[in-house]
Amino acid sequence: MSYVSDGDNVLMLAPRGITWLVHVSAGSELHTHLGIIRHDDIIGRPYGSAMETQFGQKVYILRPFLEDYIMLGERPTQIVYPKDMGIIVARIGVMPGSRVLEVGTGSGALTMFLAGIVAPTGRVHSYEARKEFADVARGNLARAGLLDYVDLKIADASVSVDEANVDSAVVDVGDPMKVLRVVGAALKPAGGLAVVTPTFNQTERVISYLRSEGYVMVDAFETLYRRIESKPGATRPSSTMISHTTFIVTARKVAPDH
Ligand SMILES: C[S@@+](CC[C@H](N)C(=O)[O-])C[C@H]1O[C@@H](n2cnc3c(N)ncnc32)[C@H](O)[C@@H]1O
Repeated sequence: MSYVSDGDNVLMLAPRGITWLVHVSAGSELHTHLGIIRHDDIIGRPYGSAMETQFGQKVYILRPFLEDYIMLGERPTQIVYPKDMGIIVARIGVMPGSRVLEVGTGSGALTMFLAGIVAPTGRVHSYEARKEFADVARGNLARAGLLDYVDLKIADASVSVDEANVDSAVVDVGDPMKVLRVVGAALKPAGGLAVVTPTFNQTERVISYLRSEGYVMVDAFETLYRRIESKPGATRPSSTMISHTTFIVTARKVAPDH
């Protein structure tokens, strides 16, 4: 069993699935619609245990997972959703120790997921053109304890990137066609590429480009995440869902002249 220490990040789970990501700091208070929770009352409790709020509501003390940091982080930009992250990583072969080039850090949501996989020996080299978004991403990564595995650069990657021979690359920018040549040049032969393309038009342009450049295993798809509502004798899919988040194009680079 492990216990909450001063300085830990904890995930508080309240009734109806409401969650709070809390940085525990002695002397602080969490103000919620269920009443005040004193951080001093959280410190020393075992992870997985429950406590009561001021108004007698049960709240569980859990460890935050990567998905919690991603969904509860600051999000000034559109982000890649967890439902899309897993397939991206699987398709482009990201592993512990990988060197990954990411263009379009945005809020750093996908960066967090990538960093969590490449750590501790790999690196995510992530480019963001706008400082205000890079600052948010840095904060999100620091909170998740993943900043050490990310080389965050404020630069326009359509001009150039510093890296060469990266193992994998991910592009999530407004117009991917502007950066694909630079990204492709930095990717090692046989490396995996994923391009996040929210519209059909962009998807078509990206596929045509990748085919014309000789990439292989060019594939485009979307993922659908449909929740199941379970009641005895009446278990069925939820009537609401986040349907379209993005399309994803994946491919592998081959060596020149092959
Ligand atoms: C949709 S957001 C990326 C979101 C990110 N994947 C996430 O999960 O949080 C796109 C970002 O790409 C950045 N961007 C657009 N063009 C760029 C370029 N040429 N170089 C670097 N960043 C660029 C934008 O400023 C924006 O923050």
